[in-house]
Amino acid sequence: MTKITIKRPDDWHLHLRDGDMLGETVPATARCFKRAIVMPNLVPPVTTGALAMEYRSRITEAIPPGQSFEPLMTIFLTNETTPQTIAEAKALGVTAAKLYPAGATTNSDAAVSQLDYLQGVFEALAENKMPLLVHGEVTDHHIDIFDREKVFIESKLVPIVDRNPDLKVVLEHITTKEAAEFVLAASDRVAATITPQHLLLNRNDLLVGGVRPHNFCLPVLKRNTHQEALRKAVASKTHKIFLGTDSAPHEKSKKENACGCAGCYSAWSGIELYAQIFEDLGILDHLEAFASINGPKFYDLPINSDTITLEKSAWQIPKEIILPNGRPIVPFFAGETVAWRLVDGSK
Ligand SMILES: NC(=O)N[C@@H](CC(=O)O)C(=O)O
Ligand SMILES: [Zn+2]
Ligand SMILES: [Zn+2]
Repeated sequence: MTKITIKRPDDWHLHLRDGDMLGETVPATARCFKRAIVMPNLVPPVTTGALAMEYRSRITEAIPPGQSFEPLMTIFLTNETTPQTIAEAKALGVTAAKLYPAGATTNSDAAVSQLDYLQGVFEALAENKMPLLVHGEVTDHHIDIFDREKVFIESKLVPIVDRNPDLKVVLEHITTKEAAEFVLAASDRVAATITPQHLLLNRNDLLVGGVRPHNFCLPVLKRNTHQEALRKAVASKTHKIFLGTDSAPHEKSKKENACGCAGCYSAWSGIELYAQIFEDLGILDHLEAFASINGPKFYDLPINSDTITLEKSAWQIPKEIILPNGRPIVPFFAGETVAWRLVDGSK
């Protein structure tokens, strides 16, 4: 196959950041995706419906003329979130709520320290038909970073899912065999997103021959047996796993640093990399379901009516992109050749 046309995809896990950076991230996403679930981990975090709607307007101002893009907003759960916070957010048009264990990842210090505090909030989410989106890692100092997702699933996620039979849950950016097994075995109200980097890479790509800061993201890349399990889960053509790039830009100086930030900026190559992975797995016929159908079905949203077209034609991801503030950022897979090119993108 040398050309593929699919319904326009959506990105179900994305970081756009704020301020100047929106001038870079919004066009990069809108070139391909119609909608995106926008993560709330700004500084300070987006904790209420009112803040989410203000953030939404800043995003929509950055949409290039002639393109259509719909940000789907989320709020960040803290120890202060109440059932009323949820009802108000729903009334203002917020789509979902995000659970970060405190300290788990970029800008998550304000997050939840005791998940038990949130039982009333989980009930309010279920009542308001808002999915709970989860960064699934424990943060206990004594738990090894490579085990943090697995331990979170056993000790935190299973009880939340069991205690809240009407709550929809997305385990985001899954990285382990255990996560894939958990999601595939759970009921249809549990789903997962998966990033290009966790399908393409394993921890050797982070650590062999020198530390590769641009492959560092959280949850951290795991050993190759986990990468294989994730590829197998996607290749099973399950409807429970859908596209979420987790494109998460950090300036070059913050990645190439003695304490480098976690996150891969993949917005300029996301759909193309997924196409390449799906071709390698022999499942290009599943790309449309993964990218454009399984997500809206889970979120009870319409499937986009327009399409995008990808062509088999190699191109090179730029080594650097200059941000609106004049500083460089190194995109994910910088300098690498990608086999698929988006030829008919956003309208
Ligand atoms: N994935 C990452 O490594 N980083 C994300 C946060 C997150 O999704 O955990 C970021 O905001 O930079
Ligand atoms: Zn995360
Ligand atoms: Zn993320």
